[in-house]
Amino acid sequence: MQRIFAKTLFKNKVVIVTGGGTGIGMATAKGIVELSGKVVIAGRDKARIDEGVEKIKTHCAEGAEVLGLQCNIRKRGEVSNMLTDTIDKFGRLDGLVNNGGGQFWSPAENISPGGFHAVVDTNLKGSWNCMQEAYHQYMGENGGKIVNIVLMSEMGLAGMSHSAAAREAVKNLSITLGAEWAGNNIQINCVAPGIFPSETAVAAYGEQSKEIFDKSAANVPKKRLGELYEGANLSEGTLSLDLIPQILFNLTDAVQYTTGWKETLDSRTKLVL
Ligand SMILES: CCC/C=C/C(=O)SCCNC(=O)CCNC(=O)[C@H](O)C(C)(C)COP(=O)([O-])OP(=O)([O-])OC[C@H]1O[C@@H](n2cnc3c(N)ncnc32)[C@H](O)[C@@H]1OP(=O)([O-])[O-]
Ligand SMILES: NC(=O)C1=CN([C@@H]2O[C@H](COP(=O)(O)OP(=O)(O)OC[C@H]3O[C@@H](n4cnc5c(N)ncnc54)[C@H](OP(=O)(O)O)[C@@H]3O)[C@@H](O)[C@H]2O)C=CC1
Repeated sequence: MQRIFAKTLFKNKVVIVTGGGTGIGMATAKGIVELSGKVVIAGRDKARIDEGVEKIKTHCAEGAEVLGLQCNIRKRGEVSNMLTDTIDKFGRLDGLVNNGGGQFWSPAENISPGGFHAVVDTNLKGSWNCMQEAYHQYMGENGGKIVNIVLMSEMGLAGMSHSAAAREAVKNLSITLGAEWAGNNIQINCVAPGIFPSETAVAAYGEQSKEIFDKSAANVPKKRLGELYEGANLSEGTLSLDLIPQILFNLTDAVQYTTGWKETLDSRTKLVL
């Protein structure tokens, strides 16, 4: 795939991608390794993570440095271990992509108390756990870049009330932490993918995926859904997940980001698809 970035963009950089064993996280992790970075992928399912490590190593150039870690981002102890193991292995941490997450589709009135809690716990507290632990174990002293993967839910999202609430909270948290930690040279951004029917995402929704994915294309300005490995051919107006590596290392500092956040996020989300 043609890339607009220098092959060495991430040389000597270490990035954690939660949920990096599948879908968008895997595409992001591959992008980072293809640009010479070292990547840690983490998720709950060890088999998925092991398979993900193999896929990245097979896909990328020989010598790709990938570490797979089992971690449930909802559990603070496991998040703490993920950070410790990363720093033990690579000696540094330059970036964190909070991609691990998700939800189920349901009318609000049918969501059980446990279901609401599970989604908020995963997406909001999971991202918080990773960010605060990254701050304490490395970034507070050394700086770093954080990208939170969210949803296009500014206007609410019918069928995903739990997740929309959690993701909007993540966006707000990103602004606050971006401001609080700007002096520590930490930059925090959010990326809301459009609609990407990754294999695992489609599987997660089962029968409902027809409604969620197949019928959505008609409502997208370009009349199609996102493809994980699209080229980042800016001249043709197409942006891809290369956006995530780009944002990790090339964007403005946190203060500019927080003041210009709304416009920046809106223009990006519209461009993604
Ligand atoms: C525009 C769209 C584009 C967006 C696309 C994407 O994001 S694609 C990304 C797609 N990828 C993903 O989304 C992957 C990640 N997603 C997940 O792992 C799950 O959706 C999770 C976040 C709920 C965690 O699940 P878990 O099993 O680890 O959680 P747990 O065991 O701790 O608590 C379970 C509680 O949740 C309830 N419950 C669970 N499922 C359902 C359901 N289908 N129905 C109803 N309820 C459900 C269950 O009943 C229980 O509540 P109770 O009975 O105790 O009151
Ligand atoms: N696909 C789409 O259209 C869109 C996706 N998104 C978001 O992008 C992210 C990636 O989605 P996508 O790749 O499509 O779907 P996937 O289902 O492939 O990705 C979800 C990933 O998150 C991991 N994960 C889930 N819960 C946890 C947890 N508690 N701890 C650690 N890891 C966890 C999963 O691994 P494991 O199960 O092994 O833990 C999996 O690798 C998600 O946050 C999703 O909600 C946002 C907008 C649109």
